[in-house]
Amino acid sequence: MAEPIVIWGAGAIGGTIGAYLARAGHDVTFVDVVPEHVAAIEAGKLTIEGPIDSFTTGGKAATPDRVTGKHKLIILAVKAHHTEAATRALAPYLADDGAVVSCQNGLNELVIAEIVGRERTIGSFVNFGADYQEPGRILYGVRGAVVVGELDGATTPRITALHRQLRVFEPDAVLSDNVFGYLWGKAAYGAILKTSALTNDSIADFIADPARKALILAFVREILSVAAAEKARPLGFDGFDPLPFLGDDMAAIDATIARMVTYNRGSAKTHSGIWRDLAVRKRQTDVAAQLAPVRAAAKRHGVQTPLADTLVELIAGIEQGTLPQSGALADRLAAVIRR
Ligand SMILES: NC(=O)C1=CN([C@@H]2O[C@H](COP(=O)(O)OP(=O)(O)OC[C@H]3O[C@@H](n4cnc5c(N)ncnc54)[C@H](OP(=O)(O)O)[C@@H]3O)[C@@H](O)[C@H]2O)C=CC1
Ligand SMILES: CC(C)(CO)C(=O)C(=O)O
Repeated sequence: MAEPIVIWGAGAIGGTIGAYLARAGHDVTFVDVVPEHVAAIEAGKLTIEGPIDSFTTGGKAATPDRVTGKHKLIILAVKAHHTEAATRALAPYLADDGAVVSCQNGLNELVIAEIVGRERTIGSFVNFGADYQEPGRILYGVRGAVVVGELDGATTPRITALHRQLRVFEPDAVLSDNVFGYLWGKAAYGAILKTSALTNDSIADFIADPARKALILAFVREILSVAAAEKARPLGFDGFDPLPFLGDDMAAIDATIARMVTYNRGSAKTHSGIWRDLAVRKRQTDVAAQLAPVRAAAKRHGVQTPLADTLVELIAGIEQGTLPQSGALADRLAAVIRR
């Protein structure tokens, strides 16, 4: 019998994974701070829509103040700037032999492990695309990589069981002994996604624009230089391959760029979650929080991150309403390369 699962943060990512598990009859409890969304799930009105699937399900759901009991498996799917608060809130409900699984962007596992302990933290990497539309409605825009792994790469009974369970959602889910490799890979690819959010271009259009190539190259390389200093082994997924960016083979770089464009053109989620927070939801993004552990690692190793540093400033300007999202902001970021 599969382990009961708590989904903490039941938006685009948590809501989609949880909906598949609930539909398959797994014991799922959805926890979210949005009361209307929680009410919709409890009422059996959680709808997944879009090109991949279309169904409505529901299940047990609660706001964090209504959670009870001790739980062995909690999937955390909040944005990175909410990781610390959410982990502190869930900690009293995590069983002594339980674990938190971070289905997030960023190196959130490091923050979670600080709070609940490394042995109660499981690594995960997700790259499928989804958008929370309104309470009870989630767009599942594109299938993408789903990976789980113990932080030390071990093959344990709990990770094998979790992998089996996640394949209910994504049949191609991977069990990896290098989950941090995927997370560093996503940090490098994520630099492109974050930069695209300075503009109003779709992800695919941004990556395909020859005028953006130098910036993409420099930013991916900047993140990979921090990964190298950390002795991480970044991995690729969904068209993105970090390896060519480490060399000068332009044909190989162009080939991975072309594959990224093709992958993103096939997505009904045309823009990044960060773009959506800025342009649609008009709220703070998790750009600074996602880049915080990367910049901290860089500092420890004496590696310069001028692009990450400037990107954080530019995104803060958009958040505060002092800078408009525009191609000119990406040009401003690119000017850093020439300094
Ligand atoms: N969406 C996507 O396609 C992808 C997202 N990711 C990553 O997945 C993670 C989740 O993103 P996503 O699902 O898009 O985000 P969403 O905003 O759609 O969902 C997160 C949900 O968690 C809620 N929440 C915030 N704080 C808490 C808390 N303390 N306790 C419980 N719930 C809380 C949010 O409420 P509120 O909105 O009020 O803050 C929201 O409903 C992020 O790290 C993101 O970068 C990774 C790959 C793809
Ligand atoms: C674009 C996507 C879905 C990755 O493909 C993403 O990670 C995001 O929106 O933050």
